[in-house]
Amino acid sequence: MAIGFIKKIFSFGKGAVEEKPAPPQEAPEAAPDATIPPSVPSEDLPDQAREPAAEATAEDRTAIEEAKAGAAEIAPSAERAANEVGSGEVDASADTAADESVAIEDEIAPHPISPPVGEMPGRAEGGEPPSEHATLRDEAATPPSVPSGHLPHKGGEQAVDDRTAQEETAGGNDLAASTETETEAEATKHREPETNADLAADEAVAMDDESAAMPISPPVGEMPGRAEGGEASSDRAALRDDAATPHSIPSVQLSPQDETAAPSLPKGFATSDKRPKEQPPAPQAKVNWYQRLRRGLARTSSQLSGQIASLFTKRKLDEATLQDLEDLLIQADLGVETAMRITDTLASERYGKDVSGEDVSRIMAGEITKVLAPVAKPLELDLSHKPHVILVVGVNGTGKTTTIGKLAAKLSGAGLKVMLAAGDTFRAAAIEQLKIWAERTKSDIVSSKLGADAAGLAYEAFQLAREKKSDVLIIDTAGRLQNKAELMAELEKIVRVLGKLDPDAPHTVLQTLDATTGQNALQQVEIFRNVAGVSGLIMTKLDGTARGGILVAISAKHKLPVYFIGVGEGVDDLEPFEAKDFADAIAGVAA
Ligand SMILES: Nc1nc2c(ncn2[C@@H]2O[C@H](COP(=O)(O)OP(=O)(O)OP(=O)(O)O)[C@@H](O)[C@H]2O)c(=O)[nH]1
Repeated sequence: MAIGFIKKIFSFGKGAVEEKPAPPQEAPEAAPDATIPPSVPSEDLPDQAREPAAEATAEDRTAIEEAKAGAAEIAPSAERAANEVGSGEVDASADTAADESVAIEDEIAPHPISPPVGEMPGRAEGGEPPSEHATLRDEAATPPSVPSGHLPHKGGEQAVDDRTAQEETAGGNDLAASTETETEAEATKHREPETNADLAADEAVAMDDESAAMPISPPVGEMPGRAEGGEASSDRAALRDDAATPHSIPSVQLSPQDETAAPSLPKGFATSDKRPKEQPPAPQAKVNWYQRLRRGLARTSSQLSGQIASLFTKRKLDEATLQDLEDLLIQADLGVETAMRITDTLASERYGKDVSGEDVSRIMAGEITKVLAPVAKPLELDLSHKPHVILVVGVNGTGKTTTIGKLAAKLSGAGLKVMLAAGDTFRAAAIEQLKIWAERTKSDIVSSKLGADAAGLAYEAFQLAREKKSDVLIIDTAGRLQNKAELMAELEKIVRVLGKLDPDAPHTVLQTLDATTGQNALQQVEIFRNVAGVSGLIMTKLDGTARGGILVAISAKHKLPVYFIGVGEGVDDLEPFEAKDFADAIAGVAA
């Protein structure tokens, strides 16, 4: 349980981490792929140029994801530490976790500004002329644009020249005549044939010249290989540089090929878009407690309904059929008494007549409701006691601690002052578990160390709750098998000690029953009732593969109130017990 609860708590940290906006530098990396000036023969440029860039981008993204995942894990452990050592330490570790996470992101985020001279291969003055790959990668990693007047001549310019030479060799005459003095119109004349991408790039240049503000323009001299002589840069270089800059991306998206822009067609034309539309995510159907109850009891009900249906196929109701039905009902844990009630009612209504499986289910639901209705009672709190003491008992793992948490949430949510006592001194995890519930439900908590005397702790908690004027004190106890005499004697002692402070205490003794248990639950109630004076029941895990029939048998035999049912591990998964809902679910009758 503790694990399940802890998971729930830390999803916030994770969510919070997950919600961190993606580093804005990712977009500029992708841009060059889309905007590399295309006049280089297509078989040369894209395969060589894009692949390394794409790899780098994918690696970066992976690194970012990993860093985020790491950060998400750090935060929960910090919070978990909070539960153990107090808030001061938590804050510190949480801060550390946050710092680490920031640090990780800083490391992996692409740097928005060009690295200093010397750190950028092939761009330092006098550096080795880079390969074409390296050149393209460099450009992709250089987010800021530089006005065309500041474009390079040295170092990095070498790369441009290299590529220009290659392009010319490949038969492209497009850039041969591009010089700083050539106008855009003149350049256009030389471009034959001209590609769409050229045009798009030209548009980008034109738009950028007119309106786009340069995000970052490093001063001359800070751009390796671009310092002096920038005036003499070629149009080609200007084009490519613009294309590689973030601000040129919108231009590309606004191109005629942009599928998202709605074209206005002449009269007589219509557009159609056969691409599958993105469907909005279907709303997550929330399974309510009743559906979970039905699901949990489905095994019992479908088994029963199936057997009943086959029993009553083309058969008039006679003595033998009634006997077979009674056996079926007893096997379903409903108990002899309830089984006989059902067969008697059926016989009185339908003896000698045709009977369908639905008839039997309906009568069964009615009779089970009659058995359960008297025990489906609210848990009464006598708030004249300050506190009203609730002792929670039961066999190991039946859900005591979880149920205490759920009860505390309901009570403190209603404005009552609640104190919890960690009387399960056998299990360290149980103490921690209750502390977490106390924190979560804003309840006070009294606990002692592992192995401490549970009765002594209960006594002290009662005194403390009185001093603090708590409305309700809920005492957890260690789980114990009903046949362990020594442990049952300890439980008896707890009750006795509490009675010393108030003869009526404990005012309520709640026993939790695991709905998956079956017949053994009957005996559990029998013994705990005798030893600890159980005054009411809570059946847990009715959302699992429950054998809910046993609750009917217990109710018929012990007539103890059933206050709540547990339908899950969450804080809200405790519902008041409703006889008809439960009976319908077992009989498989629609509500
Ligand atoms: N599905 C489901 N699980 C439950 C429910 N109530 C409790 N549990 C789970 O049952 C397990 C045992 O619950 P605990 O509250 O630790 O039981 P306990 O009786 O205090 O256990 P001990 O201290 O060992 O006796 C945990 O994993 C709980 O999350 C319920 O209504 N539905």
